[in-house]
Amino acid sequence: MSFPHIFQLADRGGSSAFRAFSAGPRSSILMVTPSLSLSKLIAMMAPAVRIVEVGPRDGLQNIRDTIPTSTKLELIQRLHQTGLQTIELTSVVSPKAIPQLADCREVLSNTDTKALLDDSQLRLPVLVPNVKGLEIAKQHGVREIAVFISATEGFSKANINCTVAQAIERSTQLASLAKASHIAVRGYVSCIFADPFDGPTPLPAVLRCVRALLDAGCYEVSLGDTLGTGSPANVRELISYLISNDIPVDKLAGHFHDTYGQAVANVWEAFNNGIRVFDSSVAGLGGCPFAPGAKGNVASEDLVYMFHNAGISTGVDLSKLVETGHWVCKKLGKSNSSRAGTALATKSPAKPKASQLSWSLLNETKGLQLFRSGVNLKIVLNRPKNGNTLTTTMISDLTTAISNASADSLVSRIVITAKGKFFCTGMDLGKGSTAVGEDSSNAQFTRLTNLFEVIDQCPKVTIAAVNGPAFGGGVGLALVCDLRVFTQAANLTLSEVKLGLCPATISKYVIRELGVAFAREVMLSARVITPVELKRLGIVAEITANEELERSVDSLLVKLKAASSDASRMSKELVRLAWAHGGKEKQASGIKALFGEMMRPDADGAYGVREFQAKRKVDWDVYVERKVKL
Ligand SMILES: CC(C)(COP(=O)([O-])OP(=O)([O-])OC[C@H]1O[C@@H](n2cnc3c(N)ncnc32)[C@H](O)[C@@H]1OP(=O)([O-])[O-])[C@@H](O)C(=O)NCCC(=O)NCCSC(=O)C[C@@](C)(O)CC(=O)[O-]
Repeated sequence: MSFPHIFQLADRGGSSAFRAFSAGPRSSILMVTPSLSLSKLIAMMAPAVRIVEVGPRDGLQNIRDTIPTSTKLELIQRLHQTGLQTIELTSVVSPKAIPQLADCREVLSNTDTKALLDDSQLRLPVLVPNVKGLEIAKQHGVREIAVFISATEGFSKANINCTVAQAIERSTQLASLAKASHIAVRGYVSCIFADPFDGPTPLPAVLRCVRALLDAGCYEVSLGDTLGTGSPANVRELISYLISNDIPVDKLAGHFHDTYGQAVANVWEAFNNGIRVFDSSVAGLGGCPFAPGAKGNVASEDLVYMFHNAGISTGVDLSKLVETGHWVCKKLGKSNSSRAGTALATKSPAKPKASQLSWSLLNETKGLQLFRSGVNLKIVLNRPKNGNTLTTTMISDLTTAISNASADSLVSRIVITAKGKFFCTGMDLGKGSTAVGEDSSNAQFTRLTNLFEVIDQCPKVTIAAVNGPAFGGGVGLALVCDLRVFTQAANLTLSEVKLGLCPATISKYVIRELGVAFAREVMLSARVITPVELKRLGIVAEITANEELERSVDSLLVKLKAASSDASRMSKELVRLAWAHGGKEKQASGIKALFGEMMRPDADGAYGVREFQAKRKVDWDVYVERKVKL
């Protein structure tokens, strides 16, 4: 293991200092400046502990009620959004053996799952029991599989109907086939402390399995206390035994169940004995069919809470994880087995929190509402019954609102959002609309071109807060803005070709934002582009829960107070110059002019640099309001 990962408060000559030492067995001690707060330090560090989230597989496989595939897919996405980098997606097993995971192919072929599978930063193992499972995993682009054996004969027979020796042989064959296809292999050894049929597990039985899996090419072996009978003394004894028998501790992971309430203590003990990878499941989902009443896996929330409190980073956002645990329990109709999750959810309920900004209604027209909060303007498309389609009146009102705001020195940012199920379903195609037909073609072209141009040329920061699906011109509206926040329900469809039309006026912005090849693909296929895809491409700044959009946009607006409105305008201009005149004289002269502008003694830069030197933070919203009033 590398480099300083763990921080402890140490008393040094009466003052508090942070002691940092390596996560690995070869500990080294570093002193870290006491002026940094512990939480800042943790946030800055690469995770010291890797959490392998097994909820979507181990957690769900023992639940009797049918779980809709959509719930599993959303669970995976939510877990990913917490920052978890390793998530066991599913298991490619016989539907007869594990009916709950019979939809594994659907899970793996889903577009959003595929987007995750394509991300080389993530580890997304899929459990496979045999060659057929491996083939299916391969067909779906899986880059990592997990193989499993039991340390004990009784459980091996009952679980996979073979002896331990046969299971080792099977796993070795699977690992060799997987590695030949450049697929990574993780190993599980179950029943490390006890077997429901055979009783306590002898230490050499575990050693035999761990060694066999490592010899087979597993990059890591997870030690599974399947029944949850072990306690810290057993953990210490087993790890010491394995290490003394030449098993490298950095090849081991811990997988503890909570039947006897020992799981968190076991993880801590394993950590103190050198293990840095732990399997867990959100809300403590899971169980063991051979241990009636057995609790599930140790809850991910409990681990993250424990590690973060000890100053050990996991890379996971605890509050998002707690929300996910709360959400999945509600979906499954189960109580939450995470103690930290339950406590934290009670402290800050998952219900939408109040917006941080207070907005007052400025104006209302037939299809638009205008709100204001300080230097922020919010434009709400308000024809939800018609999918917020762009009628002639709406286009005209929207163009006017943006033009006015562009000229208003008291406006720094403009949010465009909508009411109802859809963000905007594009050009008005309704009966009696003037959209299609030769006579109106020129007028409609001019209207649409003006609208998008006015937004694109707007000197203020524009933010699309996309509340739901957008089609055609609605996609243009989202993509012409500077920044985008999407709900999980939002998506984009360039549906024009289905109607015999093409995304003409919006193409300028669609292609600029999406890139040529991707834009072509989505224009020609008219398929739904999911928020996860857009986030991965850097097109969406944030994806929020559906009910959290307003709050997230408010938070973003508050964060943007740290950016000068004038400097933002100049930055937008730099991007525009690069896009329109990259490498040409116009770009070079534009950059020169902007440089001169930012260095003027009356420019925001002069004030910002002075405040920086005085070690004061600037609230640029206050600055704008003060400057305009002067
Ligand atoms: C959105 C779904 C999937 C909802 O499908 P749904 O959930 O089944 O609901 P719905 O179809 O009942 O829609 C709800 C209401 O919204 C209306 N509606 C919805 N969209 C429009 C529209 N564009 N124009 C006029 N009305 C629209 C729709 O007619 C209906 O009104 P109701 O019948 O209840 O009175 C479906 O209605 C649909 O497929 N709509 C068409 C979406 C579309 O393809 N938009 C692209 C328009 S072309 C365009 O924008 C061209 C442009 C601007 O890109 C050209 C350029 O760039 O230059």
